[in-house]
Amino acid sequence: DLYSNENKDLPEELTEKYTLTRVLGRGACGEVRLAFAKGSCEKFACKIVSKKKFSVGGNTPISMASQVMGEVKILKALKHPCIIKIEEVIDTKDVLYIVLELVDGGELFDRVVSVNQFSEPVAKLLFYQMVSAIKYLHDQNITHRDLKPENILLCGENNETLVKVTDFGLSKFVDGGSLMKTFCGTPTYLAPEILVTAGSGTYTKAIDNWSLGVILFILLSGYPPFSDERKDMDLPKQIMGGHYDFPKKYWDNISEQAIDLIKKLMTTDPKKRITINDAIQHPWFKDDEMKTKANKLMYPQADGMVPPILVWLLYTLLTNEFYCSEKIAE
Ligand SMILES: COc1ccc(CNC(=O)c2ccc3nccnc3c2)cc1
Repeated sequence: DLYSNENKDLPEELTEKYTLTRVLGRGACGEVRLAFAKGSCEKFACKIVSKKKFSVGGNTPISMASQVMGEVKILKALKHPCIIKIEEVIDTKDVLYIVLELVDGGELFDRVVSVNQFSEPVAKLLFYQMVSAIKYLHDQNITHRDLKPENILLCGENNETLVKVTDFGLSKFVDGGSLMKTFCGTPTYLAPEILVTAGSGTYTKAIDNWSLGVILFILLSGYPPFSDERKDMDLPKQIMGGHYDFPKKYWDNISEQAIDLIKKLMTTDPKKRITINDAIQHPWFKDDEMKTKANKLMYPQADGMVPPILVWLLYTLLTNEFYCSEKIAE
């Protein structure tokens, strides 16, 4: 078939279980292909990550592979409704194949482009799920390091849908330290401290919070806070100096609280930047209607459940009732 030749140079371990077909997305360190499980025909996404051949920072390829597998083991253990599930990982000499649950709605990046910007209630519902996912990662002492709309997936075609964060934690292990990856893309979402220290700074969780701020800015306005179109100042300088603003033309009907949260996330000094725990407590999220919707999306099985106390009460009443009627009959 069309793909058989491409499936030829894939490892037997993979092709005996999956048929890989079209490309779904391309990242800096590989591509994502649509995969069908043989037999069940269940759909998956297979991320194909090429490992750098040379060893960086003294870790020989072997140790890198074991590091990668160690990292993957941690990621496989993660369990959160807004964090993508890893089905399995097939590690070969040069390439890593990560079989992931397939997310039908595609990337947030494409959705933002198509809707231009989200209404504030929709942006809040989507962003609250992202913050919940990153809080879960940070609580496990995992830093995502590469948060951007391309790594945020949407489960449904409508905008009020479940969000899945993907592509976390791996970057620092697969391409031999994310330094190269960090400086090969446009730094749109990159925290200033990474640019200020030219990458020699310590990667802390705070870098994720900065990236979340940039994402929220884009969700609400439809355009990025920093851009290389500016003539007077180049992109790194705009980021390091925190030179962004909220022109009335785009921000006039956005709430003060949303803008306040963006400012707290996009604080250039990482020590002064809001933490994820404080972000999830921010007044902008004090919105029961949004929280109810978010919880229904994240924990659908909880919805419509009869509270256990009621089940017990019903059971007791029924068994007593039955018991009594038997006694009366006697
Ligand atoms: C034919 O079935 C399909 C249905 C929906 C889509 C849209 N999804 C995607 O394009 C997509 C992209 C990257 C991903 N990364 C990890 C997990 N899932 C992903 C899904 C792609 C294929």
